Amino acid sequence: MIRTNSACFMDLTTHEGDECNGAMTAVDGASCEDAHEHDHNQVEGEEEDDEEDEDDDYVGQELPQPQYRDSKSKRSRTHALSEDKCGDEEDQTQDRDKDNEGVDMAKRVLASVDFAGNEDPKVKTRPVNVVNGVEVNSSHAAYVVSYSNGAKQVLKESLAKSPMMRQGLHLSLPEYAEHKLIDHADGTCECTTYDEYEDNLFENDHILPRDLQVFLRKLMDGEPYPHPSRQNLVEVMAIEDLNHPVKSSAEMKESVEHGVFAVVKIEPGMWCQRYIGKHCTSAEESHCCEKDQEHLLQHSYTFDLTAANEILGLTGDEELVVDATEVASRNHTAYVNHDREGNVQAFGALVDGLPAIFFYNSKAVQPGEELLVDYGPVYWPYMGNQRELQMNARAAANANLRVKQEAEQNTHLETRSAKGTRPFGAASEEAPAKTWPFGAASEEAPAKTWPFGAASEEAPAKTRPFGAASEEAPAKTWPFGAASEEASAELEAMVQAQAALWELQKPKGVSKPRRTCGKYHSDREELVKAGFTIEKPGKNGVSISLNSGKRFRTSREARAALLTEMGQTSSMETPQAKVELRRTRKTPLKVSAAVSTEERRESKRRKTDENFVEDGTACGVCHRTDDDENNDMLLCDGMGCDVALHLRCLDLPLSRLPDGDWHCPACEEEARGQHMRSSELPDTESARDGGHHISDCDAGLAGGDSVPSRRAARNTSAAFGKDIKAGRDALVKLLGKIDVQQEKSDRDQAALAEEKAKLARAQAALAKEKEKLARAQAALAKEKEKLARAQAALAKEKENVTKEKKTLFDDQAELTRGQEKLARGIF
Ligand SMILES: C[S@@+](CC[C@H](N)C(=O)[O-])C[C@H]1O[C@@H](n2cnc3c(N)ncnc32)[C@H](O)[C@@H]1O
Repeated sequence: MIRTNSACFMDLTTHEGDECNGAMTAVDGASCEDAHEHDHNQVEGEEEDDEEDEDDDYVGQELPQPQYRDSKSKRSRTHALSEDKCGDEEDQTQDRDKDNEGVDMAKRVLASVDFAGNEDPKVKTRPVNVVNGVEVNSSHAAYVVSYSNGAKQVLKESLAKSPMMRQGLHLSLPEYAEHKLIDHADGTCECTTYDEYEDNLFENDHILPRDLQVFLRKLMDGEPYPHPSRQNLVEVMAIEDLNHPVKSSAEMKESVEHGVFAVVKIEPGMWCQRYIGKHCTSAEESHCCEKDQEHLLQHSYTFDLTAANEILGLTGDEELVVDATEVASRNHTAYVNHDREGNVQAFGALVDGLPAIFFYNSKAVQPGEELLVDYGPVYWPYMGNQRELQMNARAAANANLRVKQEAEQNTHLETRSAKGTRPFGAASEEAPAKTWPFGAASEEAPAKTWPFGAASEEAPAKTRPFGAASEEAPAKTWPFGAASEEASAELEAMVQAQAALWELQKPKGVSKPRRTCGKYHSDREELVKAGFTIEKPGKNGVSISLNSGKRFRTSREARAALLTEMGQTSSMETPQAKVELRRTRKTPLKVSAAVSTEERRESKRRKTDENFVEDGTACGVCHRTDDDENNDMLLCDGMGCDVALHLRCLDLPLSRLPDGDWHCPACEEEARGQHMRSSELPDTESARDGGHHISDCDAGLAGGDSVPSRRAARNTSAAFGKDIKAGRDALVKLLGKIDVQQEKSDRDQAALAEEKAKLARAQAALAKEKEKLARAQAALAKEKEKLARAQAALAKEKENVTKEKKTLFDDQAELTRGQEKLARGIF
């Protein structure tokens, strides 16, 4: 059996007796950087003891290395330790009688290991990947290290009686103190090893890259191994190249051979995997190999736990091996082929006090390059017919890579011609996950990679806190989920309403010449469209009002609104449509202070006496003739005008007679018109035609014929009052319409506000989610910190216990030596 060039054995024990505070302890000189100082100090402190312990069983002994085991061999090596071990066994028996500490510790260690995994039927049926026709455990992290019953028994017994066990399984033996770590500037550290066999084959220095140290440190800090990020650095592939050493024999050309190849560039120490298989004894090993005898004549997947066996004092059939013959019990490491100058090394380690083998890449490996390990000196001789094949596997592997690349190129070309080109280089269809360097999501459970739960297919919207985008993707413009169709319509309506409101509020009709204000059309359709109600066709046109019931404070307001409304509706004007609105125009009451009240009363009496003796003057609004102190009849002072109105029937009612002249609204209007005309017409014209009303009045007075008779006055007054009422109604309606518009606008504003509120709520929810996430992260960090503290405390505790035990052990040894001396003295 050839030894591998793996040179270190490490204690990864996280249980009782872990001397270096949970850190890796160098046995064969290898240690992690962090542990180095500690170990170093400790070692220095122990130097005195070392000298005294020169007769220790293990001092100066070569540390056995892990190695592949020949399936057909039945080794019966006699270890250098065997003689000393006998003496030890006597001591152990005595110790056991006196102190069951070692047994207890062994029990504790064993209890902490899940041996049940061995019997678990799930272990056998756990899912495996078929990679190029070979089954490989789907997840390295999910493997179960199993132990045969024989292995369990052997371990129990040996751990209980082992002096190492009583020392707490710590393996930082003083005899290895000379193998110290040397830190290099390039981040590697170096330690001396015991590669004394195969002089020319191995270096004396063993490089442990810092990455590997970190990995081991993590391992000991309780992280699951292998480190998840290392899982997809390699893949198992079938060997195609017939020149590859594994294909060199006639039998093997026929067989399906595999190797492990790098997927990406792997820096030294980046890839580290435990060699997985069933832990069994050499005696049991033979049973493991009965299945495919043909194949197993050429192959052995059994790894010898040489170092652990020696430490545990196991020999012959009791020797422990890791048997990966069962396909389902393997991981990738079982497919690593052999090369003397391999880029992979193996090291033995104690994990939780139990032996294990790890592979790691000691050299950089390029993508596509094969990972190769030296199987050790014993393996090939026992494989007999394959002796000559062990050389140059790596060169052949590269040839294999070329073949594979060519094959891939061809496939790619075929695919391209079949499917058309993929412009940016598609992931290979066969193994797209392999290009993903951080571990491919399993097909069964891709959601597991999403830390917050996968969106269920039935309810994808649930993953979008603010509503899913519609298929058409309107959401693209709306960052918080697409507006529903109704919402869009609402929004649209809102925009339109807003526009309408602006339109409505825009001053209108101002551009119309003022002189057209009193003339309106009677185009029924236009009017109705504009919201007018045509109340009654009149002699001079029609009376119109607006549909809303809005009231106006003054007739001026009403008129203004009406005019505006009419102006908005149409500019059509026809003589027939002219409404006698002249009288509806309310002119402000003009009160002249020039005439006293007394004179006014006198004038009134005179007029009454002269013109209205018979049946009194009727009010133009209420048509009543009676008046009293509180509701005097007001007579127009306009020339020839007989309009009378009660003080309270005025648009703006008065409580007393105004001072000075009072003109009825018609005279006021007439006077204004007169004024307008006189300013527009030439002086002569103005003088001749100016103010028909005035002329009429004058004529009436001059002719002695009372033209503005009481009837005329009554009619005029009635028309005046009626028109005002109609105007009022119309304007009330107009304002109602405006109110409706205003309400709509209000509604739209409210909808807008609601949308804004929704947005704000969504933002708040988002902020809340973020806060929650931050809290969760903080809690996680806290937990981790707590865990780290607990681990540190535990490690310290262990260290203390270990020290105490060591002291005890030293004391006992001292005592024993004393007793021996005493005995020697006695005898
Ligand atoms: C641990 S297995 C390696 C994986 C193996 N190629 C397979 O496909 O299962 C070890 C066996 O692989 C073959 N092998 C590995 N390296 C070899 C080499 N350099 N020369 C010839 N055979 C080799 C031998 O048959 C050996 O017993």
